[in-house]
Amino acid sequence: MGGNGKVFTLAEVSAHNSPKDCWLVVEGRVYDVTKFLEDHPGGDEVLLSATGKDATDDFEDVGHSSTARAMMDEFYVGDIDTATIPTTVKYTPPRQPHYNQDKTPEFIIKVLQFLVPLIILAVAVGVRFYTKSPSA
Ligand code: HEM
Repeated sequence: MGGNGKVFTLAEVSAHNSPKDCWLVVEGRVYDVTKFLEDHPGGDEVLLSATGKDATDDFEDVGHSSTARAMMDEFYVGDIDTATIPTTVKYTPPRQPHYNQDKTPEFIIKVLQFLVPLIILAVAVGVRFYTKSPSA
């Protein structure tokens, strides 16, 4: 147990991102899981990679049991100043233009893959037709 009503910024929490000092943010609360790293059934690497951000989604995605949730109290050190957490809305836009930019050339390449053989065939037939007719 702990906490004592302390409120941390994400920058403060992010400083604790090593195997010797590891803090996590889950559902608005800050947890010091340093002593739990070795015992975490999901391994220490997932916990370390969940530092420096709001790890709520990662935590929820695993579908942790009520036993796991009950254990969290032991590691609770305070709350996060939610204003310092970037919202997911801010994360989404940069990904979408990148995704679309990739799609456009892909589409053009597919059209060209279909058209180029047809053009070559048409030219070959044209040349054949042109070179054959004077000799006939
Ligand atoms: C204080 C925070 C955490 C505690 C106390 C905790 C505790 C546990 C416990 C007890 C389990 C065993 C399965 C269960 O009872 O649900 C588990 C599994 C697991 N946890 Fe956590 N966990 C925490 C945070 C996280 C975070 C932030 C992540 C993801 C980045 C994570 C990823 C996993 C994974 C991948 C498993 C393995 C699931 C499986 O093999 O089926 N955990 N955790």
